[in-house]
Amino acid sequence: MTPPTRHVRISSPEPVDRSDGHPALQASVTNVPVTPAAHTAGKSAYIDPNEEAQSTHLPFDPDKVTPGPSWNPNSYFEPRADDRASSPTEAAAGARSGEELLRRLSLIPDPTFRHDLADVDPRAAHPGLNLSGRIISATFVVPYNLGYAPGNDWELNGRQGTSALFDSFSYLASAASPWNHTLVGWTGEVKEIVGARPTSSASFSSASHQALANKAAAPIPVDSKAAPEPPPQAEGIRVGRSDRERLERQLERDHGGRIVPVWLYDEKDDERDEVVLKDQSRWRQYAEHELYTLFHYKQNEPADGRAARKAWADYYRLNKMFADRILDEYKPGDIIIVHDFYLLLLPSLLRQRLPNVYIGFFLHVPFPSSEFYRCLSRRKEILEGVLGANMVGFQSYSYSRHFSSCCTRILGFDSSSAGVDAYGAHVAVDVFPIGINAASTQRTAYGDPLIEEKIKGIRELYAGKKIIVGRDRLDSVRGVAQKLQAFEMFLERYPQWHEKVVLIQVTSPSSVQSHRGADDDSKVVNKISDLVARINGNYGSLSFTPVQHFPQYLSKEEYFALLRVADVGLITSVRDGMNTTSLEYVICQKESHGPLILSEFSGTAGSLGGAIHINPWDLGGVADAINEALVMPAGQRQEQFDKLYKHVIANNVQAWTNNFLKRLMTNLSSFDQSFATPALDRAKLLYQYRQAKKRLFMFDYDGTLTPIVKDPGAAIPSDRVIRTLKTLAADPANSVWIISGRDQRFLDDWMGHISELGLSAEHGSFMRHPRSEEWENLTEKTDMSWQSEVLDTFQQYTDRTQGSFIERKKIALTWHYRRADPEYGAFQARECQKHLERTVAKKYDVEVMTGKANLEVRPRFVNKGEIAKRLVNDYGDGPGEPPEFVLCLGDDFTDEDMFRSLRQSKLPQDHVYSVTVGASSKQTLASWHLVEPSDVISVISLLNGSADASNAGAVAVIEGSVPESRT
Ligand SMILES: O=P(O)(O)OC[C@H]1O[C@H](O[C@H]2O[C@H](CO)[C@@H](O)[C@H](O)[C@H]2O)[C@H](O)[C@@H](O)[C@@H]1O
Repeated sequence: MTPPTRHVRISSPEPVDRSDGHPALQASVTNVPVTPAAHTAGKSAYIDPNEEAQSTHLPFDPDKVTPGPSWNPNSYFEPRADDRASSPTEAAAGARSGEELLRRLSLIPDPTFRHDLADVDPRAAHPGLNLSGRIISATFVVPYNLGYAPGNDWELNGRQGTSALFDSFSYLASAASPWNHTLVGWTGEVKEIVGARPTSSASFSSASHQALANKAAAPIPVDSKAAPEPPPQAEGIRVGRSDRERLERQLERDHGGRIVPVWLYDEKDDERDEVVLKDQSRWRQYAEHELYTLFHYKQNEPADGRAARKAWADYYRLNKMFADRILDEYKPGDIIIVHDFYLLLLPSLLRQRLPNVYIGFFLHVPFPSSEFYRCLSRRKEILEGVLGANMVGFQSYSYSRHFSSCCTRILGFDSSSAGVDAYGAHVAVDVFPIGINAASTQRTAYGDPLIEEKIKGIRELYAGKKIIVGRDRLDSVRGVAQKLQAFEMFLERYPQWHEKVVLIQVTSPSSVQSHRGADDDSKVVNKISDLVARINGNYGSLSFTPVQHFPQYLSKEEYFALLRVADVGLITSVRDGMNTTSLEYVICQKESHGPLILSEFSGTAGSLGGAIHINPWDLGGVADAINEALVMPAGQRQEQFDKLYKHVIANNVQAWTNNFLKRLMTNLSSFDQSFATPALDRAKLLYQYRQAKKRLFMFDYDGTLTPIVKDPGAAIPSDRVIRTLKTLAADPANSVWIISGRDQRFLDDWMGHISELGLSAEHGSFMRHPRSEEWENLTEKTDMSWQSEVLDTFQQYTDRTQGSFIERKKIALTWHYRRADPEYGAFQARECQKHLERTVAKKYDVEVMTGKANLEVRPRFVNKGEIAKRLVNDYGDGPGEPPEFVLCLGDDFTDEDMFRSLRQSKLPQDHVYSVTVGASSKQTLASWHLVEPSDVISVISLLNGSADASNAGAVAVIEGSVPESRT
């Protein structure tokens, strides 16, 4: 069977599906379906900074890949020939391949589809995934530091850090990968090369550059390692179109894959067609100062609100400019993968403009627990930004768990370990610990005579001594201070190792360059220097220094020599996403099998079971682990090493890349289609409504006509709801009923004045017929002695669950936990339900029901399904005649009884509209879905004849022609 199409109402300046689900319109609007997270419709304002104030392991053999030119200095992947150009023919081929991709995944909608739960078999629909096509990766910066001299070729020097990610891009761009890859990234801080001379043919972009004009070209290399940032020039660096285009050609010409630079500029001189770069570091400010800090469990001092507002505006603008650039590149069917904390708003910004796009997001750094995350002032906007993706990936399970929990606690969305239900769609959440390019590391570490020479030198220098190696970035979260303190304790506890062990610690500049504050860095430096001096003073001698500290970058040769010569690798980070050094250490220990001591707070710890795990805050424990590593018997070293090595080889960056893509595609196909409930076809509904002479409406109240709110007493109907219901009920052909769990008093108070309305209270315990003021009690003769037992149990759980309370109605009793901690509340509700089912429900004929953050008990024989059955029988054209049109809407578990009863009725099913309110991924017996209560009101308005923007498509279809097959 063919899966359904999904429809999402999105207000967007780009072409969107405005068919309202009608196939006649759909065909002409778009040929691709709406994907799960197509939901941030009309939400652009929420992240507008100006408003207030972001496995299929494809066959791979590392030893068989030939080294080839590529932009990652470590990469050995051969670039694809076809990545270098993009002619119109190629563009057309790209579009075709996008469409083919959808077809292979069975994602192209079939207009003849009939939704029927019983027929859904995801395996039949998606027999296999064939992974190939076009990928656009968005990453903060391109893999180069750029040196600029107007009119000259740009200087491109490999950028330090994030090597695993750059390796993943190299792989995607290489001939070894089946994908066609484009990388989109900021240029990074462009450094102007003073004294460079342009080529005579070059055109110049600013008056300040004219002086250089007639001299011979001689690009001056940029030293990426040294170079303190020059202060921003007041007039800025001006980059003209010809130079911008030259960079794009260079990036495309010189390197594997396509790299498309994003120009983040302070001003644009349209007359000269120049971008002006002034304060280039501003683009890092919000991400590095706010997000990086908080995600690593550090807190900034409260600061000037205006500065924070400006930083946020820059962050939004950065993400927006990425979205614009990606839109220039995008072709239908492309997959977009967004990387890391600089681009957290990008998924939603893209989704607003490309409702059908496939987006995967991967966070390379840790994600904090909700207790910490909620300190972020823009906590909602950031989560909403990421939830524009179809799948969100994390380095470790705990980070994914924190994310889902934040979505529940902060945004109120339902979540599970599999993902988050947001805006009527399912966003998958998954775990992908990234790997390194193991083959390339191995080749580099073992294939260079210079490294052998360095190894010899180090061995001679430390002859007869054990070497412990540490290499970390200069950042307090790397735990270098803890490492030194633990080493000191080790020397104190194990005097037998005096003068026999040396710790070589290399501390290189942080990859997060700016804005954590110079103070922070200098504090870390001072602390490290003090500790080194103290240890060397206490335990060193004239001929021996126990800690060798190198606060600098090492050359590649020195680095690999150190990792190979080490007896123990020591990593004590207090928090990191993943730790490349630990993985590289494993590769470098292929011959000597040195143990690895690894902090349990590193994202890598969960994957490296063969390491000795330590808590860096437990200095004594780390000291003991150092001793344990040094005295470990050869057999055990070998055994642990084998585990580590096997893992690092198998879970390399290529496998990571393929696995991420495979899971993205699998999630897209399963969540998007197999179990999806289609969006209500408004055109069809309107058509059937107009045809029918006798119509029945059954509306649930909470969550259907009004949004769910924290306080039940506050969920009152708006004027619009009242007016809309009144108009609908005024039509003599319509019988309109509210079928609710609410009690009579609530329904009387808020809707009792609409005399044409029928009301059913407490899940069917009471009924008030239209134009009557009398309530019929359907439970009159029922034994109510169960109530006191239920009340006792509810009271016990209320006492134990802060924020919970009991709602007493005449018959039904409800225990609410919406104001309690969501996880604890849900846990207590499960416990309470089990208890009641074992006790009261065994003695009496009552049902214990789970609602939205509540638990309810009522007599089993009254339920909404029974009421629905009764009303269908009562409201036909004549005795025994069914109504010609039924619309039934509800949002929670108790409403499924109505949907079931309609399915079981003898009514012609195409005249029955059972509609659940919520995500299309929700398990339901309804045949259609609407996302939220405002959609329900909009649909009723459509039937009342006052169409709003989201109904325009349906009206157009009905007032034009409707294909016979649909009527
Ligand atoms: O059948 P319904 O009309 O959907 O009523 C079901 C229950 O709704 C109310 O509780 C729910 O809505 C509240 C207001 O949004 C919310 O605070 C609460 O968490 C929800 O469970 C009502 O209080 C119950 O009596 C109804 O049975």
